[in-house]
Formats: sequence, structure tokens, C-alpha cells
Amino acid sequence: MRSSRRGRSSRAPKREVSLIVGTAHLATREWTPHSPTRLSILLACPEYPCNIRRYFLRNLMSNIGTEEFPLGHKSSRSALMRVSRSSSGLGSIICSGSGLGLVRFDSIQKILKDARSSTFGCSVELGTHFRGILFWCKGASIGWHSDDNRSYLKQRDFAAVCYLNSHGKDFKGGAFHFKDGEPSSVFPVAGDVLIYTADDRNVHSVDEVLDGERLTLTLWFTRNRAHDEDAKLISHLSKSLSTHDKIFPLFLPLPASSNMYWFSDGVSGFDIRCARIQNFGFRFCLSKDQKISNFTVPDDSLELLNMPVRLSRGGETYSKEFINSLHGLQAIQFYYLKASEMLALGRKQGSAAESEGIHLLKKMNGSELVLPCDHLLAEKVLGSFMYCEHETMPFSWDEFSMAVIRWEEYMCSLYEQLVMLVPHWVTHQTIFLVHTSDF
Ligand SMILES: O=C(O)CCC(=O)C(=O)O
Ligand SMILES: [Fe+2]
Repeated sequence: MRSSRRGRSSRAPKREVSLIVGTAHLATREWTPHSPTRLSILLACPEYPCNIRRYFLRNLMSNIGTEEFPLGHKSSRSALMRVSRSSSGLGSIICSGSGLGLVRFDSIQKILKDARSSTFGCSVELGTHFRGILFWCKGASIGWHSDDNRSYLKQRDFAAVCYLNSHGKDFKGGAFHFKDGEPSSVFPVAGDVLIYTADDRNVHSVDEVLDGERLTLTLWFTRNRAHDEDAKLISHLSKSLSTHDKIFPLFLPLPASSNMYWFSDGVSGFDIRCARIQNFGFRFCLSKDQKISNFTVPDDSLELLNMPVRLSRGGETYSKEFINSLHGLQAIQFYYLKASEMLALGRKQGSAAESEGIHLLKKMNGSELVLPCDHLLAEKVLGSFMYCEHETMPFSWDEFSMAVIRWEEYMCSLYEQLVMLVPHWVTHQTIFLVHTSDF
């Protein structure tokens, strides 16, 4: 469905260069324009507003690991699928306890800020009005619009859309179009970044997502420092770090209320955590303690997903207790992301899981949680892409155990980075990339 069709702006400068296509080099943070002539026109523009209105960088983020990036957010976000498009802003990511990706947000933002100032010639220090991961479920689309097209959005000056997964591979549909100028269409590929001015020189739309889930990291930059979200976020983050002296309360996902994960079409419904876990072939089980003490099942059985759970698969239950269902889901997602590496590593090292003392409790009948989940509806809403992703992957508990250990190591390393970065952010009141030599 298309909406708010708008004409081309009279503000468009005469000597306009529509687009620069370049290849970014992450190591040096430089990029090579595919057309040097265009670059010299670009460099001749001293101030904003300048002649460049958009900028398309292929492969800017490929080395950053786009698939890992949304991992924490994928499992911590709530459903909010009534509108098909949901977002996990940095604020909500921190508040949900899933601080993962924050460090990555920071490095990506630095690259984008550099790209923006060299491209758009904007000499004013820009603040970040919003950065977040946008999830586009099946059925999501957005009609013709410019990103500052509401009075409350006027503070947006530049948009940067970083594609975290790929058209054709991860989702169908979901192509991006500019109403005029080049490129007229962009078919997202993980790692590509599109930067454009938020005004009506860049009227654009996104086609309906026909299947799968489209993921972007979207940032809006502002010249009005009063709308910079950094100060708020830094204050929240430094409070969290000082309150929690251990990594886990900060990094493990704290669930929202259960109805936030519930999707209903009015007749039946499903819990997004259940739908996702069953897609991977797992089931949630009661924790050991709940079995031993005469645990009373809460009236709303979905509340059990906010309590410690265990995971089972094919009639076997894994002994580790996860602090809640989102924590278990994160471990599963990490396993599938890293499964091929784990397989290779496992073959080299033998059964690392056994040496680390992880055992399976076999055939624990009766402890599986019976939860309401309409799988046909889940498939209809989330798309069949979700249901075929992992079918071909052979599963191994040993490798799963290794993945759980690696996941925790990975969270610890991010936490350590955060502990070093936050004091710098507090001093400068901005989230920025601090070089390790400055620590
Ligand atoms: O995700 C995209 O390609 C563009 C998104 C967009 O237009 C928006 O969020 O305003
Ligand atoms: Fe937009």
C-alpha cells in the first residue's frame, strides 16, 4: 500500500549530483568512489546544503558481521506485529537488558558519521536522533514519504539505512525505491548502506515484504543537538553499569510483559518466543527447581517464559537452566549462526562440552511446557522463510553446549568493552568510537 505521495521539491539544487556509489574499506575507514569525477564535485561543496542528496555504499558493513548484530535484539524485542514493522531502539535495547550490539552501534555510527561529513559536506557536528534495528515482517511496506514529513520529525536531517540481511535470500519483496533520480531501486544486500537527506529531495518507498523478515539498522542524524538521544542513553547506561556489578543482569534479556509477545488475529494467536523456538526444533521445559519444590503454575502459562526455563529437543532435555525464555532463545540463535564453525572446531577438539562438564538429562517426560501457540498463524504472519531455515542443519548437543559457552564469552567481551567505553562517553556526552590506545 502506498501513501503520502509527494512531488519533487523546489529546493533541489540545480547542479545536483544524485548519487555517489563507492566501496568502503573498513580497515582504513576510507572509501573508493566508483566515479572520481563525482568525488571532485563532491569535495568542492564546502557546506550543507550541498549538491549531494544521497549516497549508496556497497559492502560497507560486511566485516562487522551483520548477521550477528541483530541477534540479541531479535530475541529480546516484543512482537508488536500489528503494524508488521517493529523497531528496537537503542534505548529499548538497553532497557531490555540486552546491551549487546551497543559497541557495534558505536563503530557503525562512526563510519557513517565520517561518510556523511565527507559526502554531504556537513561541517556542523551532528547528533543522533535515533538509531535502532527495524524488523519488517511479512506484509510490511511503506509508501512514498520523506523522513522528515511530520512536524515532529523535522529535526531529522540525514537518514542512514544499513541493510542487515538480503533480498532474495532472507526475504522476498521489500525493495527500496526513490521517486526520482538514481538509483531508482535498491534491492538490499547485507552490508550495503544507503545515506540520504531526510527532506523531500529524497521521497522514497519500500515495497511490501512478501515473505521472510527484512532487517535494517536505521539511524537518523540531526543538526539540532537538543534532539540528540546520546545524553539520555549515556545516563541510563552508566546507572546500569554502576548498579550491576556483574555482567549478567545487564546483558541478559529482561522480558517485557507477556502480552507484548502475543500476536492475535482476533480468533487465535501465538507467542513469538514459542513460535521461534519451535521453528528451531526446540521446546521450553520447566526448570529443575520448579519440578522439585511444589511449584504452582501461574494462571497465565505464558508467564512461565519469564522464569527460569530449560530447553528440550527430540525428547532430551539440556541440563543448563536459562534465566528466562529469551536467554534460551539467544543461545539457540547463536548456535545456528555459528553451527558450521562449531562443527569444524568440534571435530578438531573432540567433545569440548563433556570436558566442560555439561551433561544431558535424557528423556525427561512431562516437564515440557504446554503453551498456547497457533503455528499455522505464526507461519502465515512470520513467513515460510522462517520455517525452512534450519531444516538441513544436523543438530548436535555437544556443539550446542559449545555454542552456549562461546555465547557467554562473547557477551563478556562486549561487556568489558562497554565498561571501558562508558566513562569516555560520560565525559564527552556522546557515544563515539574510542581507540583502544586511548583507554
Ligand atoms: O528500510 C528502508 O530501506 C527504508 C526505510 C524507510 O524508508 C523508513 O524507515 O523511513
Ligand atoms: Fe523513509
